[in-house]
Amino acid sequence: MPRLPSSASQDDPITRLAAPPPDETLEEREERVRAELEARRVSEQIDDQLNQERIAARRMPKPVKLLLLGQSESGKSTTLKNFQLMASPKAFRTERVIWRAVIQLNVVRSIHLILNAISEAQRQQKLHHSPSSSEFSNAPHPPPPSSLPTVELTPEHFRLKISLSPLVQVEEALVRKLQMSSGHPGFAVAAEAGFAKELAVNSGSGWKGNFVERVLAKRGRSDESATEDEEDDGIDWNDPVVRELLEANKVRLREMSGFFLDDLDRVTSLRYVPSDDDILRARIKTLGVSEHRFTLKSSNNVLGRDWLVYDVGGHRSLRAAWVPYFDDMNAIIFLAPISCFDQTLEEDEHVNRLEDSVLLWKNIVSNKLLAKTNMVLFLNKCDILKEKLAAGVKFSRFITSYGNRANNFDSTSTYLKRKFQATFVEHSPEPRPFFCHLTSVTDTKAMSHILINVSEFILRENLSKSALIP
Ligand SMILES: Nc1nc2c(ncn2[C@@H]2O[C@H](COP(=O)(O)OP(=O)(O)OP(=O)(O)O)[C@@H](O)[C@H]2O)c(=O)[nH]1
Ligand SMILES: [Mg+2]
Repeated sequence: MPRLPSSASQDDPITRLAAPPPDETLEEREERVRAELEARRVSEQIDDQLNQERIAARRMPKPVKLLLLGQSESGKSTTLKNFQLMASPKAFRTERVIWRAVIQLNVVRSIHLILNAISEAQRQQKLHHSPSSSEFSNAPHPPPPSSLPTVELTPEHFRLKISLSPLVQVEEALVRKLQMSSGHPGFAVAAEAGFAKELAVNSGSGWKGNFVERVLAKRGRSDESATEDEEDDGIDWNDPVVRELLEANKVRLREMSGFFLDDLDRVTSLRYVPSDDDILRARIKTLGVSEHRFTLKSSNNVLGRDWLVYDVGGHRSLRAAWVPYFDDMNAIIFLAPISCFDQTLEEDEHVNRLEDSVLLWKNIVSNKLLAKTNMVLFLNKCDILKEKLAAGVKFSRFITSYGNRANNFDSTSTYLKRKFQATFVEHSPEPRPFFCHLTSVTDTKAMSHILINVSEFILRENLSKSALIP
């Protein structure tokens, strides 16, 4: 067999390595060349494929970026839940088990408030009947402080207090486990009003995954060993004395976020599985900024694209963290809870909540970084506003500029819509369309229509802007 001469330069190590063996036969050479050609063909095919993918990625529409803003408890996280329910109902529902514990923690928080009200009344009663004023002094009993009602606690109330107390330990154990599960304080119990506690979550901590794996597994076991007797605590929070005590402590339990005492038997039963509505009503305060990605689809496929929704904490101390997100958003949904015209901020009891919302709206719409961002306004918690007005709470007592207009939903909501619109038109750096919805974001059915409408508005408005053109 003839041997072929090698032409490889023996000086270059790479050429030396790639060079054919010096004693290569003709057949071996043909085989080698064929293998080299095949390898080149495969490599070129891979390059082509990568190029095509790169071009396709460039043609793919960018995700729509949406920022949810508003004061604390305005309904931002609840709006996010509606988006998640719409985009992926199955995934939303697999998280029911987590919300069950959150709802039960919400119940415990309400119970804390009742216990505190009873304890405070007890303390006042003791003071009132203390030996210094009754046994060793001829002076008459001092009148009770004007803020507290002259109610008589019965043995029933003490029984109630004793039966509720163990729940406080349940709360502590659950929260401790939640904090441990995330490795860092993703969950925190925020002090509120000096005595009651609110569950809070640092959104970036991936709390749901950790919680399911490490906490509920254990809790599930302990639940199974519970008896049906333990289920029914027989809590009558509607007891007139308890209600009077709560009022004296300025606690309006029914209006508070995460109120489940009317459904106590159901939400504390062993086999309780939260409904979509329960999940929407569950309350966890947001501490950080979290990003959520999903694809929205609709029958006409107008919405078939990716969305990135950013949920932020609305507490005053957390608002500085919003700014870094301002220059890159396609739209903002701003939530103003209009039912809270008679409430003050948790962070400053001298500031009316509605007034804070109007000022915040003014700051956002006048911000130059957001001059080209589309704004959607949700005048939220309309269901609660309707209830309050129907119960006779006078809007004009708190919003004096309302004058003697009718104290009904149509009139008050129209008044507020005009007020927010006027602020928007006056303070926007550039003309923009005013897009507003009257919402109750806990109403999932109504919200699915509103969110489709809002999403289509955002896409339409942004199509003319290069950011969203494919
Ligand atoms: N009835 C009623 N409850 C609402 C509505 N919107 C929100 N809520 C409830 O109000 C509470 C607060 O809502 P969230 O969505 O947690 O508020 P947030 O704006 O995310 O608050 P932060 O995380 O503190 O900034 C939750 O318990 C909700 O279920 C509404 O329109 N009607
Ligand atoms: Mg939130």
